[in-house]
Amino acid sequence: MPLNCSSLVTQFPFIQTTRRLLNPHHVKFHSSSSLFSFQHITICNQYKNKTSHLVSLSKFDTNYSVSSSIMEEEEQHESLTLDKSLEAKYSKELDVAVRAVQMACFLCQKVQENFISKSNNQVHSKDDNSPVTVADWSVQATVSWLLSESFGSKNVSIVAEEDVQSLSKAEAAGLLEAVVKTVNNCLAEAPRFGLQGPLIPLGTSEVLEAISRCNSNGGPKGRFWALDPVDGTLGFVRGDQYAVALSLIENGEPVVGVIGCPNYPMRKEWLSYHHRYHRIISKLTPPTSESWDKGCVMYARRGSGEAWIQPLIQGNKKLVWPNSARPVNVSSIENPALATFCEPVERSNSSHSFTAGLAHSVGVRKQPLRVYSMVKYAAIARGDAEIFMKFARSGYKEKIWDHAAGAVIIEEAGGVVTDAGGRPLDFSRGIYIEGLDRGIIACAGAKLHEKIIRAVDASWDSSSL
Ligand SMILES: Nc1ncnc2c1ncn2[C@@H]1O[C@H](COP(=O)(O)O)[C@@H](OP(=O)(O)O)[C@H]1O
Ligand SMILES: [Mg+2]
Repeated sequence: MPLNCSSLVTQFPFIQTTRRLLNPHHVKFHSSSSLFSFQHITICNQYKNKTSHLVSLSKFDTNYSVSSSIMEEEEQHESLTLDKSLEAKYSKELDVAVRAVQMACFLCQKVQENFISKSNNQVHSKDDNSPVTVADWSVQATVSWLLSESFGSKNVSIVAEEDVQSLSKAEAAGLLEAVVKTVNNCLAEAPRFGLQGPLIPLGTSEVLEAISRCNSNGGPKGRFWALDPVDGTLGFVRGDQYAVALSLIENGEPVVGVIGCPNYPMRKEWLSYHHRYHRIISKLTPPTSESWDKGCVMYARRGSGEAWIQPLIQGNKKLVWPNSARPVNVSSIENPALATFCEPVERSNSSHSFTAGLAHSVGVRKQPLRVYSMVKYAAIARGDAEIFMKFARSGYKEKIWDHAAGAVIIEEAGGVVTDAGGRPLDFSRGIYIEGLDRGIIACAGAKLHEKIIRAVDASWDSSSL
């Protein structure tokens, strides 16, 4: 949540030692702090209505040992250069990622329409019994192919949810054929999204190659992409909320996050409506050419202090960057009685009874907003909800692709994302978020976050988790 200079100085005493700080009126601080650790502070220079990034202080602990020093006024020129280089650093990655996610959403919408209109058997089970569809493999192949084409396959390393084993079996020939067709139909539209498609349609082996190329195991060094081709597959097959999530992780830290939410309603109250009702309403009041009723991509670049939303492109329109993008900010609500908390729909994915107890104990009065997928992160970033909590059963290991994109977007929108011990999520240890303390908590602001963390500590021992 943006803080003014004086409240930041009160909260973070070390700031006082840097007396040559920029004029407070020209300085805006974004802080994502927790009781126990601070993950990121971005200092921006607000001048002539333009916010330019000066410096990021990341990962410092309660002893206030900062990892990089604060810029001084006389160094402004230099710091603006830093801003430019930071902006330049991930701009191509962000641009390609947003376009690829727009395409992936277009693909998913087509497949989901098909699911809704035909009640045929298109849902398959993975070894862990979780559902997977043509869309999961097709998005993975499409995004993998687009990233490799844009950056060169040697430079692209991807961690993603799906593998090709079940798709390569003899009995899956029909499914594989459907995936190849879906991928080619989507890639044929690439120029509309400002990307280049293949000169001739991809063959089966190329599609399988693109899927299986996503075999990186992540880790603490270098760059890799984390992709969840269809997050919330259950929501997807039910015609409800789902997301396409892509993030670039560098040296263990997500630096770019993009979430495509094809069914995200522009009116926040529709998030809690049943999806069938929403579909009827959409038919009764179709969007005008100037507005969109649902479907967006949210994105952010680490350290920019900004997160953005743009609509999905409609019909046969072309994506013209930045495609009516506008900034999003977390909600300013700090009073739990006014706050909305969101959580997974499936009680098998998070304990509804434990979160209900936490919500009650901190004074949250509203009913929980139960939404599939990383759309919950989007809801916090956009200010449509204030708290997200997830407490999986003991033994379940959270995967990086389910959280990385959402974490960077919420943090840049001004919010806080940590585990239930108040520590930043660790994306540097492979495909799982290792060392996660009990659960995940994302909040619009530090005050709400601290209250929830305290409530977890107070009630954990008596819980059955
Ligand atoms: N037993 C479990 N506990 C917690 N999370 C689980 C789970 N089984 C699956 N998930 C994760 O929860 C995600 C769905 O999130 P949500 O419950 O918030 O809608 C799934 O993403 P996929 O649908 O991409 O597999 C999966 O990664
Ligand atoms: Mg997922």
